[in-house]
Amino acid sequence: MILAHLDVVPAPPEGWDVPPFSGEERDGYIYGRGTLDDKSCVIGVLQALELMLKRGYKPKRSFYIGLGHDEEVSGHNGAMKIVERLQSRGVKLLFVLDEGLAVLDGVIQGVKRPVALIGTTEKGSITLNLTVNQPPGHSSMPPEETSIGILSAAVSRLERNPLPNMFGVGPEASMFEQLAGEFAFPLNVMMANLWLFSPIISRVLERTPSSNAIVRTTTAITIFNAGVKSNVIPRMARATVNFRIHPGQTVTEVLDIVRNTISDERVEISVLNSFDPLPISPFDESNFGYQTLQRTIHSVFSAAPVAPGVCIGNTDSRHFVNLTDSIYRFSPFKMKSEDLSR
Ligand SMILES: CCCCCCCC/C=C\CCCCCCCC(=O)N[C@@H](CCC(N)=O)C(=O)O
Repeated sequence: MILAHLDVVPAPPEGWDVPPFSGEERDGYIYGRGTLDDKSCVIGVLQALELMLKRGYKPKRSFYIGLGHDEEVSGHNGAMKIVERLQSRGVKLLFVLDEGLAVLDGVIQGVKRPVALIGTTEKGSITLNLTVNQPPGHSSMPPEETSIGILSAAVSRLERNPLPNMFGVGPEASMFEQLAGEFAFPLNVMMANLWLFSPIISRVLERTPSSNAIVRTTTAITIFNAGVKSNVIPRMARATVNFRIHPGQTVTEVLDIVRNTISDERVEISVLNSFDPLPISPFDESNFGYQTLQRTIHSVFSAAPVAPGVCIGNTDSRHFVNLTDSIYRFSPFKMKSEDLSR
């Protein structure tokens, strides 16, 4: 089954190099809301299908194409309904291919050639609301601590105390082992001997946001709300924090660590949504899905070595775990490090 999604995230007018609805082509890139996530995959799948139909292609087996319309808000009415329908028909899938990792060009420090990473697992996620309620008042006679001050301190503690570096505990180590030959000396020796060098490598990886995201559960403060007027001390302050959970940890473990880090009973913690990291899909030589994908990548991106990786973002494919044990996340385009923020 091949998945992609039609919905996009909001496009506020500021922060764009070109208007978000222009679809303008500039310097080899098409600019527009959702071009990367995930219209390119939708169009790629539909164009391939059209071409194959025109050429009279007869597939050897049945396959499904699933285009969700609400991936960015968890896929409840898109991907989950598709899964329900397939389950009601008793369908089991050989493998699922969804958006995810890509051909990374210069993104992994020390690797010169572009490498194709197939996401064989996906990080978990937990989103929390942190709320502080304190007596409101007039700014002319402030108390020692306010709801905003207490909440800011809690949020700052979370940022200053990241969750532990888990490198070596999770599947990201397989990625570096498989890519060892792509690094120059002495990194190639270090990557091939992680049992000895993982303490050093893990420290290097945590220095950059994209590689830090694969070695630990990350903490991102995404929404902060309090106050309506400059001379009124508000009763309530609220922040939303999103953690992406490393495959070596669970929702429960992360929640325990967060409670200990905040360690202030005035900060009420409520869970908005959560799920554990996804199971690791097989990537051995006998796995049909992984090998098919690897062959196809080789045929399109000639020399790119292929390795399994951890998808740091979440995808609709996570809803398919009861239909197959083989879920792969790969978007067929090249990404350079400057593209990661696009
Ligand atoms: C050693 C360095 C390795 C660095 C690897 C970084 C490579 C980054 C390449 C691609 C990024 C992955 C993006 C995956 C697709 C994410 C789609 C998405 O945004 N999904 C939403 C879903 C939200 C939801 N409610 O389910 C999300 O994750 O927020």
